[in-house]
Amino acid sequence: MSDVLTISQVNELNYEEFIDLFGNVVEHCSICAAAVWRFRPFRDVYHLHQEICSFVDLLPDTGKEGVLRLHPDLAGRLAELGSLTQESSAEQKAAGLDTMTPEEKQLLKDTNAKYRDKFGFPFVICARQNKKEAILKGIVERLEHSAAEELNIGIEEVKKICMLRLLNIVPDK
Ligand SMILES: NC(=O)N[C@H]1NC(=O)NC1=O
Repeated sequence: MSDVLTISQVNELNYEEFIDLFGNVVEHCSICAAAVWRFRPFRDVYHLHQEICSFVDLLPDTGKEGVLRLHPDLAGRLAELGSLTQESSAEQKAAGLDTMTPEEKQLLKDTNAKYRDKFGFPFVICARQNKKEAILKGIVERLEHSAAEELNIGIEEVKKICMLRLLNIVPDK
């Protein structure tokens, strides 16, 4: 089977195939794909996205924090070790995070650590919609927010990341 599917092909997948394909549209949260399986047939890729978003929105705050915690730091330890998921690695490259100067890298590392200390979960942003400059500016600004605001913003970013990952698998022709 090709990596790119139509929504009709998606609707014909069995559960295992569905999880294989969509298990990481929310980073390390295959429960999101497992949860929306019951809503087939999907009208289109946006319907599939909407069901995933509704599932995430219904999670208690502890669950939402968990979703954020399963995301790797941008340009963090996992990136240095080459241990990112394929999706995350491509997204971080798209933002130019693999071409940061040593100073930019250190700034992002320090700010990521401050962010995690303050909120108890990592800074999450849709890297494909932001270049490294916007990410560095964004994290400094978002450090000023409350934990409740950051939980909401982080989850909205997870939904954007999810939409782009879904469109990679089911392009909107
Ligand atoms: N921390 C963080 O934002 N990570 C993510 N962002 C993104 O676009 N892909 C990720 O893995």
